[in-house]
Amino acid sequence: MVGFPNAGKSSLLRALSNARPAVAAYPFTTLKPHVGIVHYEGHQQIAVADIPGLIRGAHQNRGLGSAFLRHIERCRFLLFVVDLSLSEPWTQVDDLKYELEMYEEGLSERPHAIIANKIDLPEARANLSQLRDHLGQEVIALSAVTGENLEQLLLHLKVLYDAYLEAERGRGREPLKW
Ligand SMILES: Nc1nc2c(ncn2[C@@H]2O[C@H](COP(=O)(O)OP(=O)(O)OP(=O)(O)O)[C@@H](O)[C@H]2O)c(=O)[nH]1
Ligand SMILES: [Mg+2]
Repeated sequence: MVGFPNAGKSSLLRALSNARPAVAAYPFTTLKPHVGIVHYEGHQQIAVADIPGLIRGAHQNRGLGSAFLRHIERCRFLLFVVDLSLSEPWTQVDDLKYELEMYEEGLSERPHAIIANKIDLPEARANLSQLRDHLGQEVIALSAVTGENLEQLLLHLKVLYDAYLEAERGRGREPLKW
């Protein structure tokens, strides 16, 4: 999960898994990556990493710096977590992709999903339609706090994971495991 500070990444990890990263209403609550395991039927498991918040200039070591960007390199797919309570939320996606791309060419092109968090807040609905218009791609809108629409993310995670397995097997490789 990649997002600006306060977007709700740790709240989302808590909602999806048994991991218990700290959550607070100030930026940079998370100082190191946390991994949670999402369980599916048939004993399948997907590891989800909550990465500390990125800011503009992270690739130049601003904010918490670029040290943890290397954890993103290890992820097979990315969840861009956007705070829908902020206006012009598509700028978050653009800025996050820019930071990843500046850090490592091609990183922003990894298979990914756009997660629009905080849909429970009143201003979020209007921002969601703007976000969808600007991005022109699927956006999963949910609330890490109320659990609204979490199911859609769980299903989509599995779709991303299955696509990854398929692609690896197609190349004659064994999938990477944590
Ligand atoms: N209303 C609402 N608040 C949320 C939601 N998700 C997170 N929050 C709040 O947003 C604040 C930040 O949440 P965190 O989960 O700590 O955010 P984070 O992205 O992990 O932040 P950093 O660790 O600083 O990068 C907290 O006050 C949360 O309670 C949501 O879906 N709805
Ligand atoms: Mg956090």
